[in-house]
Amino acid sequence: MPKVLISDKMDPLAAQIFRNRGIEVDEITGKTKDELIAMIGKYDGLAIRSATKVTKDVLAAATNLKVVGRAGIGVDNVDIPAASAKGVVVMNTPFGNSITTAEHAIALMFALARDLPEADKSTQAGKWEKNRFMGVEVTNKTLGLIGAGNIGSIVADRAIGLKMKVAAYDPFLTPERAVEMGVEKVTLEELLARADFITLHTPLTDSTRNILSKENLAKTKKGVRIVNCARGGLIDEAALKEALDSGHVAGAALDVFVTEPATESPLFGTPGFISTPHLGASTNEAQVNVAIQVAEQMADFLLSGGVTNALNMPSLSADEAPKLKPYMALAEHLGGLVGQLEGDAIKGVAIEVEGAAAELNQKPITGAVLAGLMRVYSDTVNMVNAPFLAKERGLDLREVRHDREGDYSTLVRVTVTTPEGAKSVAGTLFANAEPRLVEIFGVKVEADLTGEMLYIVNVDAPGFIGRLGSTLGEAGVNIGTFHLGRRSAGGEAVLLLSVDTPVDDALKAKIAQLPGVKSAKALRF
Ligand SMILES: NC(=O)c1ccc[n+]([C@@H]2O[C@H](COP(=O)([O-])OP(=O)(O)OC[C@H]3O[C@@H](n4cnc5c(N)ncnc54)[C@H](O)[C@@H]3O)[C@@H](O)[C@H]2O)c1
Ligand SMILES: O=C(O)[C@H](O)COP(=O)(O)O
Repeated sequence: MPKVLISDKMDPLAAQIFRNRGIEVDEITGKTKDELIAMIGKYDGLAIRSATKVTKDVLAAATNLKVVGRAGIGVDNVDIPAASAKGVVVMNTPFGNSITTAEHAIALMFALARDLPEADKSTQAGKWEKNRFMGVEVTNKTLGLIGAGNIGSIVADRAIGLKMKVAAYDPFLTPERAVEMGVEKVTLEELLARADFITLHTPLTDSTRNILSKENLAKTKKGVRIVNCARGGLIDEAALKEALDSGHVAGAALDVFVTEPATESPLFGTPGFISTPHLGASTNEAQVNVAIQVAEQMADFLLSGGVTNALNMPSLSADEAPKLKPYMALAEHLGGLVGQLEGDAIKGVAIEVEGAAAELNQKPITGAVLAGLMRVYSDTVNMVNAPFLAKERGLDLREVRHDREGDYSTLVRVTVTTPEGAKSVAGTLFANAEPRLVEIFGVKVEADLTGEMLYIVNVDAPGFIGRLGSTLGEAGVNIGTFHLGRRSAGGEAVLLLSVDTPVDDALKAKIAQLPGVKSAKALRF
């Protein structure tokens, strides 16, 4: 039974879903990095929000971990390259808290427009300072939207409902989408110059870090009010403090900070400054949404291999997963076969599908071929890290889908490019379930690829099989299955044997010396 750790505060529905689906779950929150490292080894899944930092060290200690599920959007607390290298799937719930976060941005915009926190404080202190608080309307004002993705577009929709004009800067926003959203697509310079309010909705990347830098803050309209419900680091906090102090920026509301938890900041106490402790996603509705989604997604993956919303692997629906499972076994075997036979000589891989296989999602088949192929180099290779490792090795990858139907109703072919030329193996499924090798380097065979095997290339001649059988028998190696193929009578033949015990180097050398043997290689599947 798979085991999941929920390491951040999450709606109880997440644990309930795991249990209902037969997954053991521990809810242990607030642990230090070292405590997490000490306990992570026994879990197959880790469900988190933004507090748990899934660092390289945590991943190194996570010997059983298969999936990290983020109940939320931002995954900057997960070292995704390290997770990918280790073969751990990282998934998030990209829409579950979008409305809630957009509403928080709008709430903060209103809080800034009317100085609500200060007015509340003063009133509750018994001061009744009616003349101190003079706000601004949002109607007819320009909202500068930096980032027009899921949350940004909801903010735009709400702002338009409030009769604001929305000017959006997002290099990936198409003119058609801008029209659909009812926003004006502008450059960052235009936005800075024109916006009465600015709201940020981008991830933190190299291109967005300090997008509101000292220089860009200076380009904003005097009296601008700024909201950040996206990520700390989008605004230069020291420059913001200066701009608030000088009065150039009339107000700023931050839900997110460069360092979190933000228990101290030069911004605290600055007039016009409002803060919330990363509450963007904190509503009952959003937390129920993300808890249900993350638990269902992780359970699908752990129980059936379905992949939804993964950041380091192609999607594979829970419906597709059972159909693809035998193909992935076939693909992994074909990859394993060429990997073991050609190893370092492989410079490129082409994966072709035809017949029934061509109607399926090809990405998981490709991932499985690469996993089989790269396993020659490490036992820890899987579908997540194989494409990454293949890229690192500079393998040239090609995927081809054929409409034609050949000799088999379904076929997967793997062709590797080597200095000796292209070499190809192909396999099919019997009864839609049983992987079978049907061609190896141009020779037709029909073989299972399973357990310990021996691959022999020899000259087709009478008496060879008897001599081989005797050699194996004398060494106490029992033959399980025996598959033979040849290019022509008396020409080159290939033999694939499954054996009950591994063939050691000494026995392999003995076989290689039998008359007519061109090569002998032990394989393992
Ligand atoms: N405060 C919170 O609690 C909270 C809650 C949810 C999400 N978030 C954060 O909000 C942010 C936005 O989330 P989303 O779901 O809308 O993401 P999204 O991926 O749907 O949208 C991000 C948008 O940013 C745009 N973008 C990327 N680089 C840009 C650049 N250099 N300049 C301008 N735009 C750029 C992208 O094109 C995209 O449209 C994320 O960082 C997420 O982590 C915060
Ligand atoms: O990216 C997100 O989803 C938000 O930052 C929410 O973070 P939280 O789950 O820690 O509230």
